[in-house]
Formats: sequence, structure tokens, C-alpha cells
Amino acid sequence: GHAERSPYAIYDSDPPPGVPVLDVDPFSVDFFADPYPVHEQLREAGPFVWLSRYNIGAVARYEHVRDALTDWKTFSSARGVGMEDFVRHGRFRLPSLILEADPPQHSRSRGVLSRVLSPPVLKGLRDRFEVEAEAMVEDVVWRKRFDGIADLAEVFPLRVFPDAIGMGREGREKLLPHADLLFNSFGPRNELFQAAKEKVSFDWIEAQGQRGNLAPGGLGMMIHDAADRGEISGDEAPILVRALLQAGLDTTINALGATLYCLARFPSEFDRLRADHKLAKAAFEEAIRFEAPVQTFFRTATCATTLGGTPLNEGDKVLMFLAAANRDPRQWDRPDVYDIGRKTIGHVGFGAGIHACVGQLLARMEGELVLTALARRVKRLRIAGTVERRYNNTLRGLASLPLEVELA
Ligand code: HEM
Ligand SMILES: CCOc1cccc(C(=O)O)c1
Repeated sequence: GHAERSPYAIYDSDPPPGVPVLDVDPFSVDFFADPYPVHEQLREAGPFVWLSRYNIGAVARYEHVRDALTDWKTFSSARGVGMEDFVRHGRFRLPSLILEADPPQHSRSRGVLSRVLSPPVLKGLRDRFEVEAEAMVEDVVWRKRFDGIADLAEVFPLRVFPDAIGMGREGREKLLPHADLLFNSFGPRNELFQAAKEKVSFDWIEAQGQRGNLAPGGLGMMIHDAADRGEISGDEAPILVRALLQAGLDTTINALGATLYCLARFPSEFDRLRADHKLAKAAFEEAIRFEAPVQTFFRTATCATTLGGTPLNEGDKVLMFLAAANRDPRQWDRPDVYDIGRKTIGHVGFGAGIHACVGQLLARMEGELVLTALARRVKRLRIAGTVERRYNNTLRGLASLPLEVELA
């Protein structure tokens, strides 16, 4: 029935026959406070479930999340990866030429960004990132008490990423409110979205990708160079720069925050990292599986098809619970244990298939360098106060993580 329909629902369709109906709200603050019991309900209810609050189908088991992620022809990104369907509802912003595109458009954009974010390019950034990581950890650990989010997880990406892009000095403080708005916009137009919308004037982020606002030699200018070589058109370049600015900061901040949160909650894992610094990358990757900074994305069916054995019609939106898939006991043993020795290959915290995160190598380098610097200087990491959650329709992360450290 519609009794529990959300005021922010934009669909009215009924569930396909025989599909389990849940009236959970996966975009509510209560849910975000502790999503795991609901993730379990969603996985156990069936391979495909119906969310009556929003009249949308969803998949939470690993197998079917991967089915939707990897079959891009059937489950399209071009009608938006959020709740709104670009064909039926219009669009919140100028669509991304990579995230919200299907081949062949997607292929050209992907070719350019994967080269811009490739190993040889990252190698050129590594020394500077390493110096910054060590300096920042040095600055903060001698205080013994600090906030893992405000003093570490937010500081490092903001120090290195806008410079790597070649962004001007002005306005960098606007990057996070813009990302917060964008990630909220993938969910319903609820209070989280409305509050975020108040904070930004929309055209600012669009302007940052213009050639005139970018330093020579930066990742942003490399995208304009690709346009000069005819790989993409001149007016596509600024939108691809926007993609990096919107996708590349809030995600790594929340991933670093998630890793600190895990290492502080599970000291045995911090001890393992202390004993072997080469586990820094594994600690970061396992935190992305375990906490999933990017929780969900949508796809739109391009034709009559089935998912999880359920028939779907062209135009049906499907919600993919990446975070629930990453803890599906059908795929992972001891899924709710943070284990930095685990084989994380195949986790969907970076997505999967043709849209799998194009920035994952950069993200991993940031995680590795910060966690290595920390493991060198700190013997013990302890939570020393109230942990506060930051709420967003798509991103999972903390607003505050009070820490107390014992120096090595
Ligand atoms: C730990 C940090 C990060 C996480 C958890 C993350 C997560 C994701 C996920 C789940 C997707 C798939 C989207 C989909 O399937 O619709 C994705 C795609 C993407 N990510 Fe990341 N990301 C991270 C860091 C970054 C960074 C640092 C950059 C850029 C420098 C970036 C740029 C992108 C772009 C442009 C896409 C779209 C790729 C495509 O559609 O082909 N991400 N990311
Ligand atoms: C992390 C998912 O990837 C994203 C996120 C935000 C924006 C874009 C873009 O392409 O504009 C991509």
C-alpha cells in the first residue's frame, strides 16, 4: 500500500508480483546511523526486493549487485545514477560525461581520465604526496589528542588534491559543500538534499574546469590537452575536470576516516599494520569494503529484462546497495569482521565493470601514504570521545573522530 510512501517518492509503480516488499527508508538519518540490520533484512528478504517508501526495486546481495554493475547495456547509467530518471524528471546538473554516460560517449571520456589518473602520472605525484603525508602526521600526533577527521582525513586530501588538479587558490573551501550536495542529489530530494542546496551557488563548480582556472602541468590541464589532441571536444574538457573535483575529494576523505575509525576500533588490526607497514594499502582497501564510503548507486533498465529472477520493464530504476553486497555472507566469510589480511578482491566499494572507479589508484596512493606515515609514528590509537556521524544520501562517513595516540 501507499501508507508509508515517502513525501520524497517520485515513482508510483507497484511491485512486480511475488517480490518481497519492505517499508524501510534507506535515505533516512535513522538508517544511516546503523544501516547493517536493514542491509541484512534486504539481503535475506530475497534476491530482488521492493522499497515501498519510494516504489523502487533494489538488490543487496553481492551476486545481483554485480549483475547490475557489470551489465551496462541492460542497466544504464545514462539516465542518471541517482533516484531521478533523466528521461522522465529532467536533470539536477549538466550530466557527467563519464559517470552518467554509456558507451560510446563513456568510452572516450574513460580513455582520457584513465590516462590522466594512470600509474606513470601518479608516480609523478607520489613524492609530493609522501612529503605532505609525513608532515601532516608529524604536525598532529605530538598533540596526543586530535580529531581523526578534522585534523587528518580532511586535511590531507585538501592539501594535495586541488594542487594535483591545478586548481586556483580561491574557493577551495567550496569543494566539500559542492560534493556534499552532489552526493545528496543521487538520493531523494529530502531534508539532507535541501540543506545542502542552500549552501552552494551552483555555477561555481562548473567554472573551475575552465582552462583559464587551471595551472599548467596539472591533471585538469591534461584533460584540456587531450581535447587539443582531438580525443574529446573542447567543451567536454571542463565537465571532465568537474568530474574529478566532485568525485575525488569527499570520497577519499571518507575512506581515510573509515580506515582510522576501523584501526581505532580494532587495535589488533592496528598492531598488524605496525608490525608490517606494507599492510597500509590492505588496511585502506578493507575499510572501503567494510564501511563502503560510497553506499549506493542506481541504474535504469533499458529494456524488459530480469534481475534476481524478477521481471523488469524498460525505464525501471534499480537501487544497488554496494555496502550490503560488501558484507554478504554468500560472498565473504566473517563479513562483519575488519580483517586487514583478507583477500578483498572483487569488493564493490569502488563499483565494478566499465564504470568502476577511475580514480581508485590515486585513492589507494593517498590511503597508503597517510597510513604508512601514521604506522611509523604511532604505537597505539584509541577513541577518546564521542564519535559523530556525518549524514549524506550516498556517502557514509564521520563528522568527528576524537583520537588519543601513544607515540612509537
Ligand atoms: C576511496 C575513494 C573512492 C571511492 C570509495 C570511490 C567510489 C566510486 C564508485 C563506487 C564508483 C562507481 C560509480 C558507478 O558505478 O556508477 C566510482 C566511479 C568514479 N570515480 Fe571514484 N571513488 C573514490 C575515489 C575517487 C577519486 C580519487 C577520483 C578522481 C580523482 C574518482 C573519480 C571517479 C569517477 C570520475 C567515476 C566515474 C567512472 C565511470 O563512470 O567510468 N573517484 N567511484
Ligand atoms: C564516486 C562516483 O563518481 C562520481 C562522483 C561524483 C561526480 C562524478 C562525475 O563524473 O561528475 C563521478
